[in-house]
Amino acid sequence: MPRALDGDEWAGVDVSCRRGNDHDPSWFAGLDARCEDVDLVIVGAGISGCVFAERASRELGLRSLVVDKRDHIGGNCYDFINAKGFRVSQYGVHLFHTKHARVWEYVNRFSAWMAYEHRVKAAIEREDGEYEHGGKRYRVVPVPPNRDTINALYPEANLTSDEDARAWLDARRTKNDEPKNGEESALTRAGPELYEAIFKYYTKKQWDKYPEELDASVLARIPVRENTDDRYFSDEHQALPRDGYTRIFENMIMGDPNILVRLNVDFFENKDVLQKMARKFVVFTGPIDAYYASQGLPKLEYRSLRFFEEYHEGAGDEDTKNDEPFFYQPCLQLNYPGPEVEHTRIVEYKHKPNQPRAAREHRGTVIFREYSCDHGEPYYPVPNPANRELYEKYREMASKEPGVVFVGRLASYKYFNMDQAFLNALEIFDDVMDVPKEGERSNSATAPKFTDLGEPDGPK
Ligand SMILES: O=c1ccn([C@@H]2O[C@H](COP(=O)(O)OP(=O)(O)O[C@H]3O[C@@H]([C@H](O)CO)[C@H](O)[C@H]3O)[C@@H](O)[C@H]2O)c(=O)[nH]1
Repeated sequence: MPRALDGDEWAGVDVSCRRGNDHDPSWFAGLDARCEDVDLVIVGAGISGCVFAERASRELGLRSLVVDKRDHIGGNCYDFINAKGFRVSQYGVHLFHTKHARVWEYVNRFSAWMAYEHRVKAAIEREDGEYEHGGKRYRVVPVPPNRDTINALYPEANLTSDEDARAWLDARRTKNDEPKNGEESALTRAGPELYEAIFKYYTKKQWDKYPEELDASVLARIPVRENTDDRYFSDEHQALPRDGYTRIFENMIMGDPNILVRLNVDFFENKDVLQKMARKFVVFTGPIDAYYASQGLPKLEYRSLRFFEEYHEGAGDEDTKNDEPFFYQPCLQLNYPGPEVEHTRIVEYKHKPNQPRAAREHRGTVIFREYSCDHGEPYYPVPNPANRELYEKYREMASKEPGVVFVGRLASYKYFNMDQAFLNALEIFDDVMDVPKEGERSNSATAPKFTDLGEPDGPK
């Protein structure tokens, strides 16, 4: 079975030098006297922290101090233009999608957006596969699995209609109205062949757990389709921010006299002073178990990610037929669900249309192999009964914590997508600040159309 890389195997991989943004110099000034006159102290400059700061200022005229231990804003959505001119994400690929009109309207205040539907493929090892990678041959198929996936992997199925696909799947699916775990969730929708080919080992690589050790909701993120829809998401709004994700956060909190930002500030090293600075309360968006580290409870489980970056250039005319730009792989995100390699996926950002023109026309390309591990920055809560039970103990303490509001993926220990993180922060803000609820607001009918776009550029 593949194992997560650790220790010296990561030596030489330096992601810290891959920064590209020039932030306001005052953001690095430390906790000076200007930080004392604030209503909210917000810990974390990601989605939840920036929503709170932005709303507190523009809705209520309140002053916030936003601190982050990292040297940039945007949390795990942070992206930047790298030394070769490609817009890349420091913490892995992010794709915005939402069915929530409120979220769509909100994010459109801070960015122009380009319509973009994410299409993921999976490389499944097959001796007669058409795609060669790392000395192995693969068949490249759509994920989520659909009718085309079944036909490509099992040509004898020869499915020509949605009804054919339904019959093929029905003959294999386990009947189960209430799947109790990820394995049951996948088997009841996909049957054993697709489960083995697409879900079982990818899940083991990503979580270091087999699907049966995870909540059904984890595998239920990926639908199984009888038609040939090959979009990863089916939400109404699917788009890329024209100038990258970091620009959204800059537009939310930069240049607002009510919002002070201080980077390279560790909350826990300055906890007493920061808690005293907040006239109203602290908004904590970090891991909830880190906040209560001294309480003697076991730590919650998280998964982190590691990225191996490679730059590739085409060999010449053979690889760049008709002057077409050179790509390493056929799509932005190519999953490797099998046990034959340790990485879960390879991401090639050049496929994203919000690349600056020079990147789109570049003769080279940059790819990131993604590996999951249990140490490093926490990215994913691990949804299963044991962690849920432990989280409840933390939540109980948090509900009684005076002067602190816990918000976001890590503080709520929830596997939120980006839009869910926005919505959750907006709703908690309304709740704690007693702002009128959605429905009493006037914005839900005004979801904007895509903006008329110029050329994408890099973060300011
Ligand atoms: O080929 C696959 C794919 C997935 N699984 C299993 O499903 C779990 C959830 O997958 P996914 O939702 O793709 O996981 P993740 O959150 O890492 O990535 C998605 O989110 C976007 C983006 O980050 C959102 O903004 C990204 O592009 C998406 O891929 C997975 O953990 C597996 O257990 C599988 O088995 N096989």
